[in-house]
Amino acid sequence: MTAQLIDGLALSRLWRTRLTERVAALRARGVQPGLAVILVGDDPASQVYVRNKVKACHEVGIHSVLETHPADLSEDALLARVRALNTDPAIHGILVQLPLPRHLDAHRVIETIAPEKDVDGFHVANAGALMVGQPGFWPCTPHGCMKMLEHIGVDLRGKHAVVIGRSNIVGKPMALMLLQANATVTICHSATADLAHHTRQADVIVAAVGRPRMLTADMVKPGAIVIDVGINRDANGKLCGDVDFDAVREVAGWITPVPGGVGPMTITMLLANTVDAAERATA
Ligand SMILES: Nc1nc(=O)c2c([nH]1)NC[C@@H]1CN(c3ccc(C(=O)N[C@@H](CCC(=O)O)C(=O)O)cc3)C=[N+]21
Repeated sequence: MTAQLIDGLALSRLWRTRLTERVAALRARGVQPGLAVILVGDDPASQVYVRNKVKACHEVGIHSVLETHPADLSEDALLARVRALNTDPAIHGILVQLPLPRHLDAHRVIETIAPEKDVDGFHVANAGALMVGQPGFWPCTPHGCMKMLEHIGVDLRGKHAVVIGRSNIVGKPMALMLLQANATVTICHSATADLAHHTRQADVIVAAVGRPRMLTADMVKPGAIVIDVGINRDANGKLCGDVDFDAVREVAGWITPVPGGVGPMTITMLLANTVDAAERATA
């Protein structure tokens, strides 16, 4: 039996159609949602990502402002830009593209963003809100993964979910979201002894490691749901996830592809957070 595909592009199209309608409703009462994207430096991968985000905004009618700064921008200058956007009424969401050049303290920059404009959901106030189940912005990548799980109609209550990776932007918030959906959650990471022992018990596996094709077929229980957060280049320069897709799809029940899986859903959740922010700011 071959796994069914969870198509992040198709689900994104569905979501973006609905978001376009919400943007139209906002515009009908004189509000255009606005997203500011700040890019520091000239990392080519970041430039591609940022351009894709701006393009996606345009697609649903969100006004976007792309600010690019030289790699040697001072932290004070960057913080001043963030503070100016915090009080700019045309801007409802602020995203500072990561990673930042080494001389800039990403924590300090993120904590300077007004939490109600932090559409990445990285500010401690939003991380704390997720932790205690209060309303706030959820980080886009794990949020997109949850929407994919919802879409296939799986009831997570009592299911065993294994998250591989413990980053603040994916692994940790992913585990909290799965917990909130009543799954039993295990977080595995680089110091986990016998990773396969854990993954083989899992009804749901979320791989967010950043190592090409590290989740192999022997690590997956037949019928499991496999969500691949990885965006890697393999030795041949080919885009691939953290999951050995060709082999795992023969074992899993459901699987997300790379590309066309979690990536597009991440951008879609960014659009959703920006529309939410505009609705909340003007309610
Ligand atoms: N402040 C901040 N917020 C972010 O959300 C953020 C960030 N910084 N820094 C970088 C990562 C990476 N990220 C991706 C989003 C979409 C795709 C995506 O759509 N990927 C396509 C393929 C794109 C390709 O061809 O490379 C896909 O999976 O189908 C990938 C990566 C957001 N990030």
